Amino acid sequence: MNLPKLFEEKMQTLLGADYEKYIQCFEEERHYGLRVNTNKISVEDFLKIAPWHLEPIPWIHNGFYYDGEVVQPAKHPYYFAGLYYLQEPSAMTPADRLPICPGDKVLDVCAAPGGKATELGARLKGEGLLAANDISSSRAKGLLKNLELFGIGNLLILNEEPGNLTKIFAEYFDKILIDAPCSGEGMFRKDKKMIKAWEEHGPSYFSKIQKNIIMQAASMLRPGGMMLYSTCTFDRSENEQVIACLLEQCPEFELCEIDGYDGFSPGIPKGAEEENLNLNKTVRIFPHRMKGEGHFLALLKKKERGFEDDKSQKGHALSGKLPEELEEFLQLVKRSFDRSRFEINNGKVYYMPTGLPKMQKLRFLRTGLFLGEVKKKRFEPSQAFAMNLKKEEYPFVLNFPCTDERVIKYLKGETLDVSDLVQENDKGWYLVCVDGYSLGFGKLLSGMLKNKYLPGWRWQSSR
Ligand SMILES: C[S@@+](CC[C@H](N)C(=O)[O-])C[C@H]1O[C@@H](n2cnc3c(N)ncnc32)[C@H](O)[C@@H]1O
Repeated sequence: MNLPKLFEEKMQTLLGADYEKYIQCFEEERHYGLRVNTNKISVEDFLKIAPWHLEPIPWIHNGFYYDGEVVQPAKHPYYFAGLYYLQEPSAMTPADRLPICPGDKVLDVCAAPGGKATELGARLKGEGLLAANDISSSRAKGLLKNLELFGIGNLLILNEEPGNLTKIFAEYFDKILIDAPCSGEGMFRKDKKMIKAWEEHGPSYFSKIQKNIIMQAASMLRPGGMMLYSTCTFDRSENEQVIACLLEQCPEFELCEIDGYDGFSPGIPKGAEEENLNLNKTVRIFPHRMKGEGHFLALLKKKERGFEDDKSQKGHALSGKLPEELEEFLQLVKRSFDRSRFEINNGKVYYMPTGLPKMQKLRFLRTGLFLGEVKKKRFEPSQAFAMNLKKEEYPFVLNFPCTDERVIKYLKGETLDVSDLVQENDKGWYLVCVDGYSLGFGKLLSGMLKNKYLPGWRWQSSR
């Protein structure tokens, strides 16, 4: 492996006697990880149906290693059912160590493509709010897809420079994740292109951006709230020094212990000032100490300010009657909907999270769960709604075993002959499932299922 000279010298200083072990890692295979979506399936149940050999990732309760040289979990119907996310093992750590409770208002500031946001959303269990932001509009589209695939409905997907969020969301969130853009030194083994990118934009370029983002995020955290900062790089200027900068400018923040694991290394403070900031509570993941590529994590708490009024603006109640065709569909669904949370724009129906402030002038891709569209006297349920529904919540289900060839045909967008599974006169919207987990909708007539799987999500033969 040809590493930049400057990088090698820096790592020698940082790691001292461990440097040789670190360099040897480049001769070893990378590690592939899969994280179970516990919002859809328990780890125990997933292990009963998983068709590949999986090894537990010891510090992540729902994370597993798989042999990426032999199997392709992205090419399996369970992937399309949103049962898991494929993620480098050390990258699973930040969302895992930010303590999320159902009902929290959570912000992921740099969220695309959603590796961490999908876990944060799963932990909310459908309660509270996940606001997932990314500055890049193309990457934010991928983020939307991944969150909808995971079945997460209590959503706000933003595409903003974080500075534009600070006024609207001042001290609004209970938990914030900043998985900052960085020079990516921890990705060199996994992706050689990162070395070239590092030569163009190195640590000093990113350090300024990171200091800005962390200060902006800090202002959106409520007193008593918690914030986790992470990068996938090793340079101190993007890690400990960013945290030192926050602690110096915002004394209301303090570092917290992160749930430990043998392979974790403590942060690396330099000099008396940094020593005094408890930076050894931050965590470093090095590839020569555990089976993960490399990360930095700092968990922070904003101190309480004593008694506080709840300043979050309550959402404005959206009253009024719902269109009949929507009402008819919702009556089939075994779930209690809060009438005040529906919003309809140009026929598109959304089920909104509660307690959102007014968000004029912000660029966003999605607020709430997109339920579907009211079109000329009919309601068409959406792909996102299908992914959010559990099989037990809808009465008309076509549940195929994974081995039925119609599963792949459905994912490819083909019409299905299901006359063996239904009565001749059965008709209407059916939820298509694989082994009990929803994939999408189809419309039944005379034993044939018209395919309503979202065209942009279809199974590509070349995948
Ligand atoms: C490390 S990646 C995030 C990965 C993501 N958290 C995940 O787990 O899938 C950093 C992201 O920050 C975004 N970004 C870059 N500059 C930004 C900024 N100033 N504000 C917000 N996001 C930014 C990039 O578009 C990129 O998607």
